[in-house]
Amino acid sequence: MHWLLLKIQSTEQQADQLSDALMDLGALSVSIEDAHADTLAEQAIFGEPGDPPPGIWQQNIVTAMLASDADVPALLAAVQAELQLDGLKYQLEQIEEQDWVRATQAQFDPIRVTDTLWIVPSWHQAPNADAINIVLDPGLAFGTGSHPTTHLCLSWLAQLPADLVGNANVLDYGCGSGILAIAAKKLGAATATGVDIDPQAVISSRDNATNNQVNAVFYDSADYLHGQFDIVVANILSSALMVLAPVIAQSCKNGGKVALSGILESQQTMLLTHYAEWFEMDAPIQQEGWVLLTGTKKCL
Ligand SMILES: C[S@@+](CC[C@H](N)C(=O)[O-])C[C@H]1O[C@@H](n2cnc3c(N)ncnc32)[C@H](O)[C@@H]1O
Repeated sequence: MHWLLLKIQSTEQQADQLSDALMDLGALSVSIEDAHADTLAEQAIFGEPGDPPPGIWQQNIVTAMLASDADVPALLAAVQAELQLDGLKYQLEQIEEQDWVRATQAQFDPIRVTDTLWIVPSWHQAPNADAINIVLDPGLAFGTGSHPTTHLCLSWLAQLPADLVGNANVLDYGCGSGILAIAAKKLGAATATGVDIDPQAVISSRDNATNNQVNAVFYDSADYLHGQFDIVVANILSSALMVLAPVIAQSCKNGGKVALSGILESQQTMLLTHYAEWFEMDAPIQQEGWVLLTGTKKCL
């Protein structure tokens, strides 16, 4: 029994589309690696004399796990036709059954948020033992730290003044894996609360908090929320952020901070205008086409 591991070189802009196309065409799983994180590994895979240096167009590696009988040439042709790409650079590897765990784990490296905040899969040594290390394995809920929307929230939390996050009551609205609530608590928050409409996310969040020896509470409905919070972080899609704006505003104390993520550049003006009803909004922070909007709750 074996699988095929297909690694395709991609620009950052095309990686998501490529990933979607591979899943549509029957890939068993797909992951996107930010090749900035490990340009040496990338060169080892794709580098050839005369190639442009990494970082110019070799931005991402999209890795797909395929069934052993997958028709790879047909799949590549279909991907190229769908995305109107020419000459994809790829590498194909056969993975034996006993290598499955290793192959999957090899796709997830520690993620540096700041020098002092890292997300570390449980099978890795922490690169900086003195840092705040959140132990998190990819699971059923969104939020490993690799996605720009999560990364933006984590960086923002990590860079808040210590006297602001310290002793704050933090709400993670749309907690997924619980990563933001766990980070907030590890950064010194007095309390961390998460809420998610997906019951599996709540289970994952509780498990992850336990694994990190963090005391945080997670609910599957906002109905359980009482009182107001000093900091509200919500990494949900912009359509949900639009609908939830009054609830998010109501959950935040006057003078409290909000961080909104999951927003594309093209959507930021709509969100900024809407949230300006309740918050003094800051300049947007951008990463890879995604935008983080932050603000301070007005005393209305
Ligand atoms: C993009 S994930 C974010 C997970 C994590 N907070 C992070 O930053 O990586 C969005 C999460 O919001 C949840 N969600 C979507 N709509 C929601 C709603 N109306 N109320 C609460 N949670 C919601 C989803 O189930 C999902 O787990």
